[in-house]
Amino acid sequence: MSSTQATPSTQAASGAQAASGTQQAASGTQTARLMDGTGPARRIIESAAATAADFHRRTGTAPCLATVLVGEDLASVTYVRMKQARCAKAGIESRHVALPASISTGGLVEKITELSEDPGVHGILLQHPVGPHIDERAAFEAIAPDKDVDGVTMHSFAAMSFGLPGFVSCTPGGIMRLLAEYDVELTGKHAVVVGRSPILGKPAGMLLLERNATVTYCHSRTSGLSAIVRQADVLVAAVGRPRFITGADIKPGAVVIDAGYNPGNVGDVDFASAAERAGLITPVPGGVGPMTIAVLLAQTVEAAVRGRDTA
Ligand SMILES: Nc1nc(=O)c2c([nH]1)NC[C@@H]1CN(c3ccc(C(=O)N[C@@H](CCC(=O)O)C(=O)O)cc3)C=[N+]21
Repeated sequence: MSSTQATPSTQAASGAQAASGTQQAASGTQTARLMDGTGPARRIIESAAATAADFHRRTGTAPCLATVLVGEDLASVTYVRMKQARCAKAGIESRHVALPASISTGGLVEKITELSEDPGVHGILLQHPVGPHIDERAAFEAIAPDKDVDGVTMHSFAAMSFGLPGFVSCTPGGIMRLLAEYDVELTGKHAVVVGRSPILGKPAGMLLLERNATVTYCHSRTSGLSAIVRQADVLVAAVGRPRFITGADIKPGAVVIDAGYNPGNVGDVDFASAAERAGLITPVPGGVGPMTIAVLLAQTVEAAVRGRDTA
């Protein structure tokens, strides 16, 4: 997709840029520059692959990610397969654990605890969601912090929130790397996060706060949502509702991050209308998604290296 205007990303989130965005929006053209995630993701994965190869040479084994899937939800099966395929290409071994949808919380915790104690496993990913009868938090907490390459444990969340070293949630981590890639200034900016899920919206807001953004969380029960979204210099859409946010609610020149993954590769942002007002916008597919997987792979390799070096 081509953009009609090459807005320097450093200016995209500034108020000074807003006026020209408004004018071009009126003509019905896309003014936003595209924030491509595929190129940066490829570079992150190449770097992880080089480190994985080095690890393999030194230790005789590849970094290993255990993927845990409960049930056979088609979308989840597809995502997990995609992650495994990327791992294979990067020289990361994956060990798949498929569990029946009927498994109990206790059974799942037991399985994850085994993986946490298995020295051959460096990272663990429990695919979300796990089904309503399972206590997902309890299952996540069975992941050893040093194997939490998906950044889903309380330990990781706290480290993330305090700006301490540790593993970040993959999608929020991918968003931050994408913002850095496009030189988006965050200090003093109003970042609005729509969505507050434990591994997406909530940690995304904490990471933005760490970078000195002024963060507002919105969610399904927020009243006057549009008025708040319209104030966003940086908008992170993570509600899981297809095309929930439209151009009418985008502040001209804003940086729009679509972290939605709805069936059919549809994001939470109505791309066509939002791109008429945004300064920078992520596409779906090809934006946040590839960055999520890249961060997962990079953190898996990091876990392997760290485990080895501290053994
Ligand atoms: N514990 C856990 N961690 C997760 O990180 C996690 C999860 N559970 N559950 C499901 C969501 C979803 N998710 C995506 C990752 C990559 C793409 C992605 O790469 N999408 C491609 C398109 C996909 C395609 O080509 O079919 C893209 O946006 O370009 C999408 C969605 C991770 N999730």
